[in-house]
Amino acid sequence: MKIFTARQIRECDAFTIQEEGITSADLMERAANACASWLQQHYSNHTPVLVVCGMGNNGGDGLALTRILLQQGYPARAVVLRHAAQFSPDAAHNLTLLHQLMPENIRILEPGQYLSTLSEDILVIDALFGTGLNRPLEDWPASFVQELNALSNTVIAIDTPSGLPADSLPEPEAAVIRAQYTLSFQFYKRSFLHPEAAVHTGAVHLLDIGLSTQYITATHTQYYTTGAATAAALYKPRNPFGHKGSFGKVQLVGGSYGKMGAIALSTRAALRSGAGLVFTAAPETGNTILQVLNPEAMFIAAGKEVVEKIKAEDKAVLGIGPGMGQAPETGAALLRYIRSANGSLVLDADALNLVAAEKDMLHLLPAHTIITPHPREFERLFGKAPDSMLQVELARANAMKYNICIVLKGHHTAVVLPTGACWYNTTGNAGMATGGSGDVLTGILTALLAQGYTPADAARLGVYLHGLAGDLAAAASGQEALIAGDLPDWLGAAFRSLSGDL
Ligand SMILES: NC(=O)C1=CN([C@@H]2O[C@H](COP(=O)(O)OP(=O)(O)OC[C@H]3O[C@@H](n4cnc5c(N)ncnc54)[C@H](O)[C@@H]3O)[C@@H](O)[C@H]2O)[C@@H](O)CC1
Ligand SMILES: Nc1ncnc2c1ncn2[C@@H]1O[C@H](COP(=O)(O)OP(=O)(O)O)[C@@H](O)[C@H]1O
Ligand SMILES: [K+]
Repeated sequence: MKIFTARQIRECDAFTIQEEGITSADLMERAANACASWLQQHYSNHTPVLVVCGMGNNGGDGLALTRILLQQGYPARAVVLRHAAQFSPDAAHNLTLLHQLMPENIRILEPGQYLSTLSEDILVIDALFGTGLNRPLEDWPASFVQELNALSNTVIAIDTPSGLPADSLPEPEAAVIRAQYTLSFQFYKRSFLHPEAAVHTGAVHLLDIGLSTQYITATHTQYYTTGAATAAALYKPRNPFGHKGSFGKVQLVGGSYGKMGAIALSTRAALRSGAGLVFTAAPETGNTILQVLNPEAMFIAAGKEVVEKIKAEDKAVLGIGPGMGQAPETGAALLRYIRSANGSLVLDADALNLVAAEKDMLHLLPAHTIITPHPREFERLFGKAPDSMLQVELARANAMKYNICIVLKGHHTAVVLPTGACWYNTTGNAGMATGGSGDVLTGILTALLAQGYTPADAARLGVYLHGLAGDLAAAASGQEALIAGDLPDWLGAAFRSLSGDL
């Protein structure tokens, strides 16, 4: 799904209005109805609701919502902050409609006025500012937001938490509503996908308001989310006549004293991701444990106690790094391999730390190599960024510069392609914040490459499946009890969901 900027969302609204021959007030009514339906599904009409409105169109949504909720029997009230000289035309229209219905349920606050104490059972709807915000909040609106944040009431933000920019991240001290839920119209705003904003959005729900598919299809963006539909479109069902030679050869390289488990996890994940043949290349000391853990995989001695040589089996796709350690012999072997490599490749963990120590290696990476750094590994490779969105921008610049795919891991892992396109993943949960989860991802990605997926497709699909396996595992065992070894066991169900078979 495409992610649009605030400006593009405004254009999309305007385009839809023109295309359908409706008024902007009609679209606002649709938006308010979508919010009302969501509320109806989650809160009974005995719930007292206070809708806090601004004077722009976000406030207009709030005023229309108050009217619709009143008509549905909710005890709903609106307060309006007089923060500007005049209302937007649609907000003014909706103020009039609400006034005609229930004038006593509207209160206008003048600058410097605040809400008096609020009973805790009141549901607060934040309709102060939406995507029209053009600078950080200051003065009265800012302190009003801080005051709302100090209350313990549940807050639901309409379209965006007031004060949160759509296309950048707020300063840490900025006045931004902290909501438990955000009902965003049709699209994610890019900021929602970053941890700095998540404390403000709470859980994000996208509400379809029927915006123009023609505009959406025709409008260019470099930012996307990978959800179920994207993943299903990327998935290539297995050829019924295929044999083990048709599904590719995977060779996972890594392991060292005390860290054989990492490469064993990658191996297991590759086996569970459809690879025809899987080899584990590890130090000899790992032979027994690796063979016992994954009897389906073949063992290759890559050195005595550490990885000393990296040599690809015929036509194998390599995934290098999990548990590999950073011994000088290992670094030298990696450099030799990268100099000679020309096919698809995945680099993770210690392979990335070795590259970070010898940055010239970046220039040698074969085109479209997939690297899978977590934010600290990323920093070692490419330097620090002031916030997580600018870190993604740094990833885009480097993916284009080195012609590689960067999988920047996190809650919404960003898959950054050599074109500069960035795909935020939408599966996965905090139960996966446990040692070894990344090693599993390396195995999945390498197996997909070996089966003929392009690096861009393997990265997006693999990250999605990895997160989905995590979500299924967490649904079964809870996030706390989830361990990385559970993830390969849920890959089967994750794959089945791609063909609607779950
Ligand atoms: N355009 C449309 O047709 C639709 C718009 N919708 C709603 O409209 C919203 C956008 O509305 P607007 O563009 O009117 O903008 P907003 O309602 O987000 O905010 C604009 C108002 O805030 C003021 N303002 C902006 N930055 C400020 C700041 N830092 N401090 C104080 N005041 C500030 C502006 O002067 C203006 O009065 C969306 O978020 C969405 O909720 C929806 O109704 C769907 C349809
Ligand atoms: N809070 C979270 N939400 C979603 N995914 C997560 C979360 N925490 C970790 N993950 C995922 O788990 C994996 C962790 O990888 P990594 O940091 O390399 O761990 P390790 O080196 O222990 O394997 C990544 O794919 C990451 O996206
Ligand atoms: K809002």
